Amino acid sequence: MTKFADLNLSASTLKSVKRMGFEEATPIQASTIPAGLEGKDIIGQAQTGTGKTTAFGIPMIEKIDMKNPNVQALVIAPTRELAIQVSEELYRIGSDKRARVLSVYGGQDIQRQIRAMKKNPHIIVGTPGRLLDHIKRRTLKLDNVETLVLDEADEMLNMGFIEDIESILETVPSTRQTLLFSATMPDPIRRIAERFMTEPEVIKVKSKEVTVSNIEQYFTKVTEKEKFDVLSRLIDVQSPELAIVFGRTKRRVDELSRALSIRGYLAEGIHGDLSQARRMTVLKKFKEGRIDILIATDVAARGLDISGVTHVYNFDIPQDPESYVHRIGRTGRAGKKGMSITFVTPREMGYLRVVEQTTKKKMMGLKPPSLNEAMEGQQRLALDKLTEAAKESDLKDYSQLAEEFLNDHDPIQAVAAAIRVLTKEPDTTPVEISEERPLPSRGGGGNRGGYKGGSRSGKGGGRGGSGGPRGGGSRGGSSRGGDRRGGGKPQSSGRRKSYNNN
Ligand SMILES: Nc1ncnc2c1ncn2[C@@H]1O[C@H](COP(=O)(O)OP(=O)(O)OP(=O)(O)O)[C@@H](O)[C@H]1O
Ligand SMILES: [Mg+2]
Repeated sequence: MTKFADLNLSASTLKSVKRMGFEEATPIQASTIPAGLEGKDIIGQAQTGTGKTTAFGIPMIEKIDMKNPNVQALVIAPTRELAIQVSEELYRIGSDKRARVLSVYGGQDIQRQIRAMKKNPHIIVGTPGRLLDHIKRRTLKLDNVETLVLDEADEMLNMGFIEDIESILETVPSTRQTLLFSATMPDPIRRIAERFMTEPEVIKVKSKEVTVSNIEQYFTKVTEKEKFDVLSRLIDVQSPELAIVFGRTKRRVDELSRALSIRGYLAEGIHGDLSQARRMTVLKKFKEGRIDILIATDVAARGLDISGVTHVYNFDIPQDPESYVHRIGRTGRAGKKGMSITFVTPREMGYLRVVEQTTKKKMMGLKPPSLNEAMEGQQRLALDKLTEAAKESDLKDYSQLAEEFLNDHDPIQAVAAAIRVLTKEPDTTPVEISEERPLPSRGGGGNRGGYKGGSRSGKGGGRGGSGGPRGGGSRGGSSRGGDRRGGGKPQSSGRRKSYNNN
């Protein structure tokens, strides 16, 4: 195990890292930081949630010359949310050094960004479209850039950003150090990376599996029509602390968030057609636990680091295995435990096998819970609430009434009534979910889908950088739901039930 103190870092960086609560470097950090400090170009691949941001962030910040007021480092990220998140992490790493970090992305007032540019940031984190916009307006000069990072490079390729990235790279001195990071590294991106880089060192954290072992991976076989009821029941039984539900299309995300709200869950969705302000609000609510279910398209959730996500539900199995890896990687981060459940329609079983071939890990079968089991899950949740309340010493004001009640009632009857009142019964209000066409059927073997075309139009997310705000961001009744579902959160995973066929 490598400690940050053994990595020859400056006192200011060490201090910041310590304040962030990091002591030991993760494996990708332990190997990337020294190579990065030597100035090497690096292709870094490591599992989701293993600290790649800090792996490139530390050498980048160490290199910043505080006497030089120019932009010295540039990070390109596929989405706005990711640009913000990465800039926040870089800001924390550079806070004792007082390095100035600015994020720029589409959907935010460009004049405001131009004013911020005038304050001489050392590091810019941005989405491709908006970065190009600034370059063309000459509000961003990159001739002093010494470090360039491509985060989630494969996703930028998927989103058709590659030409934008090429144009940006043309304005950055070729003597720069280039670092490229992702959890998955499909061949096309490797080739492109190598074209832009000089003798890159490939740092791949050795592991048999592409996904981290702290995520329990399940699949459940369902028909398209059953999906929504199965999802509700799973949520009732598993009572996730925070959950992300992935849908294949923007329409799917909208319909799911509406339907979950109607059934009383605190759920909202994000995708690329919503305004930037809306996306930020939803994410903030999710991070603060004011909603506990986030419904998202693939792209909208790329790289997102939200602590406390205990469950990922793939309402629709993703077409490409890389997507799967990134989706389930929103849980089980920084060593925490997580669970993923992938819904597969009978026709899509071939895709499941392709995913398993890529991850080199078999998913376990999970029998969809019955209505009774969902009910039982909710009763247990009610009991948890009761147990929690019973621990409080401050129940004096209630004891008089309790005693009177117990004089007239059998104690078991009394407690049963309390549980019943607290139990939120599984809601079966009919909801409307349009049928999504299943993925074209395919055999178990063959090539890995998804990376043949340059762009993936129609998939959620949209281009993060270019242009102004997208869409209106209004969407019918998403947060209509009542109180926080069940209230009390499961205290341990011990009461989590699994329906394992195997
Ligand atoms: N050395 C460390 N010790 C403890 N926690 C860490 C360490 N390094 C990073 N973290 C935390 O781990 C979490 C995941 O880090 P990060 O987002 O950089 O992962 P990632 O590898 O980029 O994942 P993804 O592939 O999903 O983008 C963050 O909350 C980060 O603050
Ligand atoms: Mg990342």
